[in-house]
Amino acid sequence: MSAPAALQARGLGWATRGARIVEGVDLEVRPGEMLGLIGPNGSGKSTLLRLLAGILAPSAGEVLLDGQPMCALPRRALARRLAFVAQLADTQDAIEVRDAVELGRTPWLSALQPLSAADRAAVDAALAAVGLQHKRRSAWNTLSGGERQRVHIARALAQQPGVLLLDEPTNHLDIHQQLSLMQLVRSLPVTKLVALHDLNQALACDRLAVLSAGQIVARGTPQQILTPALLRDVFQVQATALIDPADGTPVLRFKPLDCLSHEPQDACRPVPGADRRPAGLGRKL
Ligand SMILES: Nc1ncnc2c1ncn2[C@@H]1O[C@H](COP(=O)(O)OP(=O)(O)OP(=O)(O)O)[C@@H](O)[C@H]1O
Repeated sequence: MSAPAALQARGLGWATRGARIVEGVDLEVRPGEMLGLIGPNGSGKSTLLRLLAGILAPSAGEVLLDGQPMCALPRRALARRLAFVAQLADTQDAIEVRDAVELGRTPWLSALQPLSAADRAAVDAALAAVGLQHKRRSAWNTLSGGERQRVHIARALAQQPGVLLLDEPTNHLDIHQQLSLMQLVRSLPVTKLVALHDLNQALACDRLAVLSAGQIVARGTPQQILTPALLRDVFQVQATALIDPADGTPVLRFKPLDCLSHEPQDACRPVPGADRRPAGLGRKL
């Protein structure tokens, strides 16, 4: 018999004031995989992640963690097994970076118990993983948006969870930090569910699930999912896959459909030469 999903949604739904924000979601995150959650603005990605993290109580359906109903797990037991990095999480607390990351150890400590050598090692490793050791004594309010995001991720890593949920983790990061963060997330030996807007980053996930108007409309490998038809229907773009001549990896390029339908228009007209690609390398997905 195959192992249960690390995290599973069954008929999951959430409604508020009569509006169904997430509806009938069936989703499995397999042990060790990196599942990307993609969908347009307002499709319900953050709400679904909050349901799967146990922060929001479902209006319908249930969430299972390693086959066990999440609602039966005490909060502390849940926090030892699952960590969530929210989008735009902020704090007004006067707190230093290292103290913020140490908060990740809370589920592992008993009342008034100081951090052990193992706890401190977990905090050091988490700070090193996001490249912030040199900022460990900096005050939170002196950090840039990207540095704050990395502290949140370090806090989640210090929690040493089996399942990590990340809501648009590359928000605020410069391109180098985006690439190194995604590389870091991919390399973590845990199960990952990551909401992403950048569909080129989504190409690197093991599998993708697509959310549209609160419902999962497709699941599969990036190659199965990121097709011109789906990208047109769900994201209203025309997609073309180009091949990076440096290493042969595919790269997606997009044009908005509303732009195409009104061509030619100055705003949509390509800069001369900018649209050229080496013959034979480009192909529509
Ligand atoms: N507490 C709430 N009360 C009312 N509406 C809400 C609430 N939370 C979310 N919504 C609505 O639910 C929809 C989905 O929001 P959600 O933030 O989950 O989408 P998203 O896919 O993460 O969006 P984005 O990509 O823009 O971050 C939006 O229309 C939002 O306004």
